[in-house]
Amino acid sequence: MELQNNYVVDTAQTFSWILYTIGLMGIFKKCNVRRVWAFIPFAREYHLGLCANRESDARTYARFSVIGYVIYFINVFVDEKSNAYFLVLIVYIAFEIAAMVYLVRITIGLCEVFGRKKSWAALWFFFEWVTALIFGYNKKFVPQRTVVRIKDGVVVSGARADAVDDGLTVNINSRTIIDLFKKKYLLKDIHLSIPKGHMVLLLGGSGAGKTTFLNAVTGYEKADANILLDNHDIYGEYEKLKYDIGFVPQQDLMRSNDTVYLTLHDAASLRLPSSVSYRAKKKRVNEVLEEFGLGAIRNSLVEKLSGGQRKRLSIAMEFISDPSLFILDEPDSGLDGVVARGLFEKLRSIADSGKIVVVITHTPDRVIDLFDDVVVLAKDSSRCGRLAYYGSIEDSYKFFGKNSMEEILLSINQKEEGGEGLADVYIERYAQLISKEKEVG
Ligand SMILES: Nc1ncnc2c1ncn2[C@@H]1O[C@H](COP(=O)(O)OP(=O)(O)OP(=O)(O)O)[C@@H](O)[C@H]1O
Repeated sequence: MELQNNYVVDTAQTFSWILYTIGLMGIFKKCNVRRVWAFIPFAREYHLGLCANRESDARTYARFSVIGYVIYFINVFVDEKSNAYFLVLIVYIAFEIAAMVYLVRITIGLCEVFGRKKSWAALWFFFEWVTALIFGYNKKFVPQRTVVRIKDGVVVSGARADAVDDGLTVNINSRTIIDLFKKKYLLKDIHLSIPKGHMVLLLGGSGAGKTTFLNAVTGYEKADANILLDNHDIYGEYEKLKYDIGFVPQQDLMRSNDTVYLTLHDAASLRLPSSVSYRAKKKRVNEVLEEFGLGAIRNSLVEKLSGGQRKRLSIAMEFISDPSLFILDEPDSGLDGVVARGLFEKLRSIADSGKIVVVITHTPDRVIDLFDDVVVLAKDSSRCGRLAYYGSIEDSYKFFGKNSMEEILLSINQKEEGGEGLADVYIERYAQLISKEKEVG
């Protein structure tokens, strides 16, 4: 009977160890810690401490528990009836209690990082594996900061962007590919939130990862990321949200022998739900024609349009479904200064109507007064696309100590591209800046 009871206890203990390990793996993934640490005693609690932003508590905890176990092990060889046995036992219990106090501190830190009440720490104490599974796998449990790791000499901020109710929240941990059996990072550690009504410039040299970033944001090529639009998960609710994102590619996708009206009409059929009536679709097409100044040329063939008119039509096609996020890849390519300015003024008015507009352009300085913010992407020393800056245009000049976007671009471009090769410097400076802001916040 006793043997059977022991068996039940052992099995229950093994199960709870396995479930706790699985829970820790989920937490480590969320916090940018290697999941393998979840299997290693002591080291796993230390890494849990890193997730909890309590590194020194974690170190003390690990030391006390190791000493405690060593003492326990020594006691196995001591005669149970001797005074020495009781003395060593008391020392062991003292270390265990001290370790426990630090473990409680770590779990309180974890509650803070995950934005939960401290009472959750009590749950950790009594129902360890259940709580670990909740923190690790419940999507509502999101850490407000992830663990800073130093790789390839360039600091990772790990500072998650807070979700904005009205706007776009981007938390990209990484975007990787397998190249010759080796994992290659295309993007890493990009965290930002863009409120509605903002027009944002996406700046970066050739190969910095602008297109990869936009593909990750729109869900076209998924990354290890959490992307929220008005607090809805773009990856999780892609089918529902895909028409809420308008993407205008550099190359216009339209048939040259269709009329402007037909082109928009086809776009309406594709982009509006089938529940929208024919009359309502027609009405929407006419509204958009007027909105983009295309009414007078509604019967012209696409091939006869000027560069500026084609681009307006291209944008109008995306505008049909009234998306709240508008992304444009070099909309001004090939357009002269006056026409380009007119186009950007239109984009500004779209942003002013409560949308988010994100634009890549290689000639930003001529229209920079129309933008609110800039996202600067740069290739770090391991050739991975990193965030070198995100913030207002005014503050970006101060941050880089430059007077124009062209100068900023030159400072982060590599020397062989004719730049100053300072990408790593600014990536680190920005990572430290936002980590500090997060701590103060
Ligand atoms: N699917 C992929 N497989 C392999 N490498 C890729 C893939 N997608 C992007 N890359 C690489 O990632 C890097 C960034 O590419 P990306 O097209 O995002 O840069 P970009 O900033 O848009 O450049 P440009 O301004 O020149 O268009 C490049 O080195 C590119 O070769």
